[in-house]
Amino acid sequence: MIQFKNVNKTYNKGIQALTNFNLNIEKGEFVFLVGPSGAGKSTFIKLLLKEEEPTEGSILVENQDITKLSKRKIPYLRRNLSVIFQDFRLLPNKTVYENIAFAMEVIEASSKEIRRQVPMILGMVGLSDKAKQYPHQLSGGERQRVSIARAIVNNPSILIADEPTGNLDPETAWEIMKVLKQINRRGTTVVMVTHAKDIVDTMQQRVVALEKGRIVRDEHRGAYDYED
Ligand SMILES: Nc1ncnc2c1ncn2[C@@H]1O[C@H](COP(=O)(O)OP(=O)(O)OP(=O)(O)O)[C@@H](O)[C@H]1O
Repeated sequence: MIQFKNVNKTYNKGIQALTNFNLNIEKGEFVFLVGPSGAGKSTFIKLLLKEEEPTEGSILVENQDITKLSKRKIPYLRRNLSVIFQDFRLLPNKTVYENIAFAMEVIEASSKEIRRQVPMILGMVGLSDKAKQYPHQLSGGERQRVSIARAIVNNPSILIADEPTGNLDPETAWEIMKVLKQINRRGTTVVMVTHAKDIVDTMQQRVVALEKGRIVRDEHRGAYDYED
């Protein structure tokens, strides 16, 4: 599903962000990516999203080498590989419904499909009664659920979550984790970058730990094991 093969990433100033990086993530896995600040986690995500290119090596998403993908084809990659962020990134002038519908309009879904799919996804993330609200009228947890709904509305095979609970209190963070686990159970591969020790330790999923651009630990049912 996701394969990094001998990837090296050196930024302009000679900073080596990833070194001999090899990682395989199978379809349907739930993987935590952990490590101290500067370890290379964001670089990993940027390479996957093709926001950065590796200096060496290949990156396969569903058996396709994305380093060889032309700029024109990036929108197709993004359909398969969706991302949510710590700061939600919702469109402030659109309602909850419109924020999600917009993600479908971008890929030219029919209005019939949109009318069917958006309420279904809103139900799934528990926000059916908030469809007409604007982002500023929602709590942090609700905003993150909207961003999850938007990310999965086009049925991506992979969901990347970049510190999705970073702005949330512990209780709300757990609600978000339940939603992510539910999405994973439906077959979506989830890769989550996090500094949330409690969550990693409790969830008992695969943990890939990075330090200075290298994988130092890769455990099934792993723990966080860092003092932040
Ligand atoms: N655009 C860039 N230009 C130069 N160096 C960069 C750039 N982006 C990241 N780096 C460097 O690459 C290394 C890895 O950074 P990266 O952002 O991937 O770490 P991270 O694990 O995501 O950290 P954090 O947990 O703080 O987000 C760091 O030394 C960082 O300073």
